[in-house]
Amino acid sequence: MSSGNTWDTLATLANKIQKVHLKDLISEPHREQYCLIEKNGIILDLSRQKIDREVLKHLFQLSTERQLVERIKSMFKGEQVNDTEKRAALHIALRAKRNQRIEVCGENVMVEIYAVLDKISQFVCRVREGTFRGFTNKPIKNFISIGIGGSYLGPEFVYEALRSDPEAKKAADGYCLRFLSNVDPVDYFRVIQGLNPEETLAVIVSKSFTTPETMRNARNIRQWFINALSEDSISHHMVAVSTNLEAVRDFGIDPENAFGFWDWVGGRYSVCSAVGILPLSLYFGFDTMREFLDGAQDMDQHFVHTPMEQNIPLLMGLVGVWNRTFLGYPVRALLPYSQALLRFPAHIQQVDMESNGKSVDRHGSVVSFPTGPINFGEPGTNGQHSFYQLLHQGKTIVPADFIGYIHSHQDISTDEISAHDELMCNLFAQPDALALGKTAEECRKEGIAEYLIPHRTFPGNRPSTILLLTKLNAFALGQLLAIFEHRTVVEGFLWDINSFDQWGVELGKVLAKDIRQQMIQYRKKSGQAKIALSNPCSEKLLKKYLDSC
Ligand SMILES: O=P(O)(O)OC[C@H]1O[C@](O)(CO)[C@@H](O)[C@@H]1O
Repeated sequence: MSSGNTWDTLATLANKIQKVHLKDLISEPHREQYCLIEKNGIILDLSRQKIDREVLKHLFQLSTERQLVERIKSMFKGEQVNDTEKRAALHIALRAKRNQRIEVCGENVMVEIYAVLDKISQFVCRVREGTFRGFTNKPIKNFISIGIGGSYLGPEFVYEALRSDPEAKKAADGYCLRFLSNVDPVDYFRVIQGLNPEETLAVIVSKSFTTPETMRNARNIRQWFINALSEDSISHHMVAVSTNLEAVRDFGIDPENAFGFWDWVGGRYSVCSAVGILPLSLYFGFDTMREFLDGAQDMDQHFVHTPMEQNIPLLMGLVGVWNRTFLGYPVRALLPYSQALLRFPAHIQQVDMESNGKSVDRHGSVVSFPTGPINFGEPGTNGQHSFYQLLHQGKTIVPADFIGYIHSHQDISTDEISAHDELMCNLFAQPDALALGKTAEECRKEGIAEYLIPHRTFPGNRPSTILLLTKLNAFALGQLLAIFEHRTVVEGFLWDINSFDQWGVELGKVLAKDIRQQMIQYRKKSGQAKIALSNPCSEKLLKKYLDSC
């Protein structure tokens, strides 16, 4: 990639800007002209990032040299952007309009996408109207979504985000949705607690339909139905979402009750496929989920058509690369000031870290600069009473993304300001506290005792972004999801890594499979089989476990 000069210039600018405190950057006249973007009902405030016009100009230059816009367009066109798996990455097609034409290898994928969406909407109607019933003819009221990773985190985050939205809540009245992900039996027992199998439908969600955790949980739930009902009850109580429809059939699921998707949808980018839309529509109704898809599509259109200077996900991606690679910040925090978004950080953690946690570029060469950061987060204000101490005074600078809403799902106005206002005071305070800090001089003016001054000083100079949205409904949630998916993709394209594969999860899976085999032998032979692992400490630990239980 021929961006040596720009890269070097950015490195020089990074050194220069690190000598300027954020409080001085923030007071730059007219900073809002390029740091405050208002588009599609969303305000993006980058004024507390360690950027200036010069930095942005060179980040745009780097994007041009790295053909960022062309690569985004090639992703949207269904070209093979996932080089190692020789696939497209077409999650944007999942939310495109029926009349759009998007091709993979000459086939218009919109036809298949809408065939599945129509099948979901009809099935959801049958379940919710009570024409699809349980084995004992009882209407279905409870749904268990069984899946892990991308087949779980996205749907769960959407469920949590919408279950207090007045409109979505109305549609979900009388239903219950739970998620079974961990192979830990404790998760299974918690999920089935209090559920009547006669009124329960399980959705097995697995792209591969081979993931051991999911298949084990699916077998356990199948047995739960068989024990409570009958061997013949499964077609009334289990459906599946997968790309591996043969394995779904072999499991005993009626092909009529199988909902497909495609290898060009990455697991962590799959919430807009049947992976999310089936279980969430069963719970919220199909119309709510269509609005969610429309919101994601709205942001897709913004992303692909808006110039760089006004493009929300693209700017966030540029700032992400700037913070990680040029300023060297290894971690970033995602801090939604919205309890409904409590599982959003966990979802974005997978989207981002499974996508960009890579050390080689897409051609297989080791990259010489830092790539994907560690992502973590919690809703504010809870985080403030937990890890914000480190954000404000710790040795590691953690750029933070704050998310807030103008209107809340619910509010209480018994005080001078409402409970939502109370929450938002915190959202507006924290970014400034992080950026501006508090000097020893300011502490002294407040009369703080001299021995406490070092403890009560805040260095400030800690960057953050604010995203302010109007309200958290299904449409806006789709927009939010797409912003963060595209941010990750922008960063991956600029680093020239493949954000769509995940080979790094393989090795542990292979070792677990080997240990499983050895465990079976050991148990069968009542502890007389040999345990052979790669090293004596691992062998000893496993033997200790096996001999103690
Ligand atoms: O949907 P599947 O095939 O069960 O996979 C679940 C998850 O496992 C992973 O492959 C990682 O282990 C994820 O990428 C994926 O979302």
